[in-house]
Amino acid sequence: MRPLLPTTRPWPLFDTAATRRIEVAALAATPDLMARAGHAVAKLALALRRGDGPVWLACGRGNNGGDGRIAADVLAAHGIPTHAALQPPASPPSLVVDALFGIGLNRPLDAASAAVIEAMNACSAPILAVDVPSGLLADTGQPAGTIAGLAADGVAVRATHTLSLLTLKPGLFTGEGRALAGRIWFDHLGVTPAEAPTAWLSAPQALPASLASHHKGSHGQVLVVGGAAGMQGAARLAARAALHAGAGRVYVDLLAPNDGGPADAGQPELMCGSLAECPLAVGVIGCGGGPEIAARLPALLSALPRAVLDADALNAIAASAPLQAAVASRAPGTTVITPHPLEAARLLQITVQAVQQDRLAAAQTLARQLRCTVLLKGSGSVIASPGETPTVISTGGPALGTAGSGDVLAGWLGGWCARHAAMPLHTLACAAAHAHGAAGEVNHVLPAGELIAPMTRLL
Ligand SMILES: NC(=O)C1=CN([C@@H]2O[C@H](COP(=O)(O)OP(=O)(O)OC[C@H]3O[C@@H](n4cnc5c(N)ncnc54)[C@H](OP(=O)(O)O)[C@@H]3O)[C@@H](O)[C@H]2O)[C@@H](O)CC1
Ligand SMILES: Nc1ncnc2c1ncn2[C@@H]1O[C@H](COP(=O)(O)OP(=O)(O)O)[C@@H](O)[C@H]1O
Repeated sequence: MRPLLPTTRPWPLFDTAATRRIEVAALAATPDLMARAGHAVAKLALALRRGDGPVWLACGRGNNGGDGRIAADVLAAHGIPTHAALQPPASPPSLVVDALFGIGLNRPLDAASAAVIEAMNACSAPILAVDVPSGLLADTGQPAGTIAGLAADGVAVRATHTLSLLTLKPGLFTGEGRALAGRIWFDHLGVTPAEAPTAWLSAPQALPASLASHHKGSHGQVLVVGGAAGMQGAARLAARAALHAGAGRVYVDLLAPNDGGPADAGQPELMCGSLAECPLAVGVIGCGGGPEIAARLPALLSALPRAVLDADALNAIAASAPLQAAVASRAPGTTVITPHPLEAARLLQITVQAVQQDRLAAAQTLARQLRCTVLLKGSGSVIASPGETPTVISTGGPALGTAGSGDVLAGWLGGWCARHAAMPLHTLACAAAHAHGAAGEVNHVLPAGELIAPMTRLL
């Protein structure tokens, strides 16, 4: 068994309802599924155990607990001291196996369950979660919360490892799930699902290489419109990213007065331009745009063949029904919006908490409403397009949490849309978000401009 990430292939993700259907179908042919699950847990537990203490298996009353109890028997048969109970053992455990709740968690936690979870988190031993960290909702990647009146809300097991069984669940890869699941392992228990996945987990995507005869005209144009007073840096970061992603020509239309100065003194390849000069460019619109971008949007949305809408363009669209109609009436497959959760909340007119409660649903709703591709950013970015199975991005980390990293993503995506004009926006958005996340998986501070070089190396 190997950890699932980083992955070189996309993985199908199945929500709870789909997993239950798969389980029912599989049980007819494979009645010993739970035994397989328990043995898989025991095998990984043996590898993860640290020291000679007992393995503490906290087993709930459902099938997740059943997996844990079988694992306890297997470990005991191997001579490993085990403690299968809801209270911690008397001596420090060598490993905690969290088998309290899996996909059956269906309501906020009561005080007794929350206490068991807190006791597991208080152990210094590694924690192996069976299927899903207890307290985490498998479909959404959000904690189920606790019943009213309990002080600790959002309590969930902070696993060092999670062994996902039968299927991979979306909630392990987005929202809080990425932080709570630790290193993810997968055992399909010998079952190949027959049904379509709920979502895909992203992998690196090779894009077509240029032909020897290609020239700058073949590589397309990008027009970056943004950079109001004090925020020109955002537009320049996007433009630099578009250039390094391989666009043949990149123009910048700064909204702040530039007095005939260069588009970007530090990047002489970038040119000043406007919609009038490059009406066939891919637009990257809104980075550092301020409120001024609103007045530009009607012309840009009606003219540009492909557009990436970010930041203040999204705030302007959220505040204007005519602009929403203008986005929705663009030709299918020509528009990507790249909201972070707050921008998505404004567009959906809900709270940011409601967006985060179900990121897949939020992205799909926005895609339907605005009839465009949505790249909902954040930990486990989600890409949704009308008629497409959504994708959850498997890369990324907190080093990306710095001003300007979203501008780099928007610009990079614009650059790829220009260079790979024949490719669907959904595919390009997944590929760009995956590459951006991979470049951001570092353990040091990463100013946004410094993301561009590693993204280039990943090409
Ligand atoms: N069957 C098989 O062959 C296979 C099964 N597999 C394994 O089964 C797992 C799914 O098992 P599951 O459906 O029994 O659900 P599970 O997560 O154990 O919890 C259900 C229990 O929790 C309770 N409960 C829920 N919320 C609660 C709360 N807030 N506070 C308190 N209680 C709460 C709920 O109560 P009830 O709603 O019935 O009142 C019920 O008693 C899956 O994740 C995987 O590990 C796989 O290995 C594949 C093979
Ligand atoms: N913890 C994290 N894990 C994965 N990706 C992250 C994380 N924090 C931030 N990001 C990514 O960083 C980028 C931030 O974009 P955004 O919020 O628009 O910033 P800005 O507007 O300052 O450029 C997004 O691509 C987001 O997905």
